[in-house]
Amino acid sequence: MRTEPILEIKGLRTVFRVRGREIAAVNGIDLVVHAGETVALVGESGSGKSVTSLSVMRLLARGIGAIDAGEMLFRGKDGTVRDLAALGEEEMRRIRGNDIGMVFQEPMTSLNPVYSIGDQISESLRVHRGTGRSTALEAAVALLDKVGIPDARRRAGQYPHELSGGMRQRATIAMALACDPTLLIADEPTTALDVTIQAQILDLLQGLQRERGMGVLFVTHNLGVVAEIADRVAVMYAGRIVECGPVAEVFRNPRHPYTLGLLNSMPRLGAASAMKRAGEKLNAIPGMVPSLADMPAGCAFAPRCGFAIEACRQNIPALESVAAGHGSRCIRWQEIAR
Ligand SMILES: Nc1ncnc2c1ncn2[C@@H]1O[C@H](COP(=O)(O)OP(=O)(O)OP(=O)(O)O)[C@@H](O)[C@H]1O
Ligand code: NI
Repeated sequence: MRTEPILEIKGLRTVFRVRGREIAAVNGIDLVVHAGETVALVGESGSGKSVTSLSVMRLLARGIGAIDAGEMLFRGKDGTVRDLAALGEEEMRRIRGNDIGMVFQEPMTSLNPVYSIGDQISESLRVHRGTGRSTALEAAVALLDKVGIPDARRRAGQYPHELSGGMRQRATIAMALACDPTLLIADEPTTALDVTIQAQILDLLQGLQRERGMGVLFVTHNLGVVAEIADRVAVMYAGRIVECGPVAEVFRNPRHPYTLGLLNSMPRLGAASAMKRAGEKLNAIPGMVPSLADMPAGCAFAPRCGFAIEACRQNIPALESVAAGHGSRCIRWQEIAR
C-alpha cells in the first residue's frame, strides 16, 4: 500500500560558493517520502546528507549556500502542495516547526539555554496556533510526558543544562512534534548519545511516527540505524544518490559497489567494540571521498571502485531500475552481488 507523498524532491541541486568557486554539495537528487514511512539518507561524511535536509528546511547559510535547481514539493497539514524551493522566508517560517519538525544531532542547536524547557515547547504552540499561555504550557507538560521524560511537570520548569543529553534530545523531539507536523526531519539525532540511550531514542521516534503517521526523513551514517528504523534507504555519494530502494531489498541485494562496500564495512555484532578497543577504523572502503571542487569525470566512485572499467570514467551513470522501487547508478549493477 502506498500513501500520498509528503515530500517529493526532484532534481535538487544545492551549491556553495567557496573561494570564488561554485561547488555542488547536492547534485541533482530525486527523493520521495510518503506519509507514514521513514526514508533514511545514508553515506560517508561529506556526501551531502545534511545539505539535503537543510535545503528542504531552507536553512542554508545565506549568501554561501543556495538551491540552484530542482523542486521540493511538500504537502502541508492543510493538504496543499507547495514547492519549498520557491517559497519566501515568511512562508517558510510558518512551515518550520509547524508542518515540518526538525531534530538535529546536538540538542542545544534547537534549545535556547536561557528559557525553560516548558516555555520553549509551548512557544511553538503559541506562535503557530495562537494557543494561550497556560493551555500551551499544559500541552508542553503532556508532550514531555509523551516522550518519556519522568516527572514532566517539574522538568518543564527546568533549563536545558539541568537535563542529561538523552533527556535534552527527548525534549527537542517533544518540541519538534508539538504542532503535529506531517514531516519530521531528523539529522543524526542519536549520534551524540551513548548506545543504550540511542536505542531508546530510536524506539521513541519509531513509536511516535507510527502513532502519528508522519513521514520521516532520517539522516545517518550508520547502516545499523538504517536497518533498525527505515522503510526505504537512499545511499548518497558525493552529492548524488547512487542507490535507493526498500531497506530489506537493498541490504539483501545491493546493486551499487559503494553500498556493497558500506555493508561489508558494517561490523558484526560485538565486533564494533572489539575494533574500537584495538583502535581500528570501521572504514573498509579504500581511498577517500573526492573533493567536490575537483570531481573525477564519470562516476564519482570509480577511483575507489573494484568494478570500475573505462566506461565508468566517461559518463555519469544514470539511475537504472534494478527492480520495482530499487535503483542503482552503476552500469555494472547486474554483476554486483553480496
Ligand atoms: N557552509 C558550507 N560552506 C561551504 N561548503 C559547505 C558548507 N556546508 C557544506 N558544505 C559542503 O557540502 C559537503 C556536504 O556536506 P554535508 O554536511 O551535507 O555532509 P554530510 O553527508 O551531512 O556529512 P556528515 O556525515 O559529516 O554530517 C561538504 O563536504 C562541503 O564540501
Ligand atoms: Ni551531516
